[in-house]
Amino acid sequence: MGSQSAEHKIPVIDFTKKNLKPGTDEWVLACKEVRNGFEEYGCFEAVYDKIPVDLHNSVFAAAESLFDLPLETKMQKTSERPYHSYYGQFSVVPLYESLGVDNPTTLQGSRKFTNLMWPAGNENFRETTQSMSKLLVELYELATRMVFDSYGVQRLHGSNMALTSYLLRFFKYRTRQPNETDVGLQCHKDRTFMSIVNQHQIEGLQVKSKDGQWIDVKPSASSFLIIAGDIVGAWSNDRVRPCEHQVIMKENKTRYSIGLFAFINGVIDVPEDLVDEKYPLKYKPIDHFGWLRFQEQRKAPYPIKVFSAISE
Ligand SMILES: O=C(O)CCC(=O)C(=O)O
Ligand SMILES: [Fe+2]
Repeated sequence: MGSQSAEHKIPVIDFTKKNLKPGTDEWVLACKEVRNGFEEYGCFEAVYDKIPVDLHNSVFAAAESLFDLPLETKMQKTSERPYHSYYGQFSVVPLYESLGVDNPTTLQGSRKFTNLMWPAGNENFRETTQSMSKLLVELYELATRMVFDSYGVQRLHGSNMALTSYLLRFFKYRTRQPNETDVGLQCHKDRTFMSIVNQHQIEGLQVKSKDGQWIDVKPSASSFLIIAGDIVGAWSNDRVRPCEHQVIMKENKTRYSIGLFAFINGVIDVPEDLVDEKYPLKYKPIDHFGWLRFQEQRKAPYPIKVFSAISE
């Protein structure tokens, strides 16, 4: 995607290198950069060539056909999982709309969503969604492996993956009318373990630096922003800085993007390796969906820091 601001640069990590295998010098260096990206910016950009440009284009053509469906159809996407339903028609962010596919890497998950949107079926949409999700999950596995490795807890990576479930979210930001805000999506942190975002052609995504500057993330078919959500921040005992980001519609052209959002089905602990004098344990076991449900019930955000705080 490429990113810039006067002083800040989100680390760009080349995942296309042949030698990027655990144990190699390239791997060790990439892990250092990943950790630095997560601790300084809460994100990094992965240059990744395993997702064909044709598939990227098909996914965004599919996104367009999805958002062209009647609002009543799109609003049928509900889920018992918090954070997984149709979102849109908000007065504060009138340009924004989004829809997510639960368990998108599976035939069952991609079919369930597709048949809800197109009762007569839409095999092209289903297949495109599933293929993209599988490749994004491969990238996610690689990126999380690097995060775990960079903290010396690679032994815990497999069990974390086994508890992970995915949501593939499509985003549309329509053009604005005169006098409408250019804020596509307000500044927020993702309530995920980690997320991956890919923008199509039109820029808009911005990341906030530690000193409060906004850094533009440039769209590209071969570059993916790997975002630290609140949960990896807590898991790291506050070493990782969850990424603050927003969408600003500078170009006033319809903008599409996608995100792979990862959630933990169960309770995870801060690894004991990440607790020391400088970083005393700050979290009791973290119940990701418990936290999301709690926020849904109270209809207001509630920091994971408080929800999972160790009682004195
Ligand atoms: O549209 C984008 O580029 C980002 C969307 C986003 O940050 C979110 O939904 O959490
Ligand atoms: Fe986000």
